[in-house]
Amino acid sequence: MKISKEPISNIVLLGYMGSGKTTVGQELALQMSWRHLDLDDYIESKKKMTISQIIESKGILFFRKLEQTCLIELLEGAEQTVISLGGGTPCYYDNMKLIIEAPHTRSIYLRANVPFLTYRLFPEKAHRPLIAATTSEENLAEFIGKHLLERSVFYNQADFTIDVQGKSPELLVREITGLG
Ligand SMILES: Nc1ncnc2c1ncn2[C@@H]1O[C@H](COP(=O)(O)OP(=O)(O)O)[C@@H](O)[C@H]1O
Ligand SMILES: O=C(O)C1=C[C@@H](OP(=O)(O)O)[C@@H](O)[C@H](O)C1
Ligand SMILES: [Mg+2]
Repeated sequence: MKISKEPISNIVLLGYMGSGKTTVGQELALQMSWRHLDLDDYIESKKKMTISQIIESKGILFFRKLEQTCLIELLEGAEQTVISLGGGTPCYYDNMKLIIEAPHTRSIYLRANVPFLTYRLFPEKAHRPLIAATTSEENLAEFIGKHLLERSVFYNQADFTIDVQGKSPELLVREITGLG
C-alpha cells in the first residue's frame, strides 16, 4: 500500500465482471460529490461503438491496447474522481503498476465469489462479450472459476479489498468511505 501524506483525491474500483464496479462507482461519486468515470463508457463514447462491437470488429488485442491508452488518459486527468475499471483492465500490460503508482489514488478490489458472480452474470451475459456465448450456468461457473484465479493475482495488489456479496451499493459506499 502507498504511504503518502497527501490526501487521496481519486478512487479506482477494480474486480471481476459483475462485481459492481460501475454501479458502486456511480453511487460512491454521488455520495462524495466527486466525478464518476467508467472506463468502458469512456472507450465507447470515444470510439462511438459498444465494447462488444469493438472486440467483434477489431479483435481483443486492439481492445486491450485501446483500454490501456484510455486508462492512462483517465488517470492523468483525474481529480476528485471515482474511476470504475473494466474487469480485465488491471490484468494486462503494466496497467496494475500504473494504477498503484498513480498519485493520490486509492485502489479498491470489489471481491466476489464464483457462485455469486455466476448468479449475477448469467442473466446479463449478452452485454459481456467474453461470456456471451456461454450456454449454461454450469459452464459459466467453470469459466469464471479459472478466469478469476488467473486474475486474482492482479486484483489482490489493490490497496484495499471489500467483499460485495449480499451488500447494497449504499452499504458498500459506507464501507469504502469508512476506510482509513
Ligand atoms: N451492490 C449491489 N447490489 C445489488 N445489485 C448490484 C450491486 N452492484 C451491482 N449490482 C447489479 O449487478 C449487475 C452488475 O453490476 P455492474 O455495476 O455492471 O458490475 P461491473 O461494472 O463490475 O461489471 C448490474 O445489474 C447491477 O445493477
Ligand atoms: O473482464 C473483462 O475482460 C471485461 C469486462 C468488461 O467490463 P465490466 O467488468 O464492467 O463488465 C469490459 O471491459 C469488457 O467486456 C472486458
Ligand atoms: Mg462495468
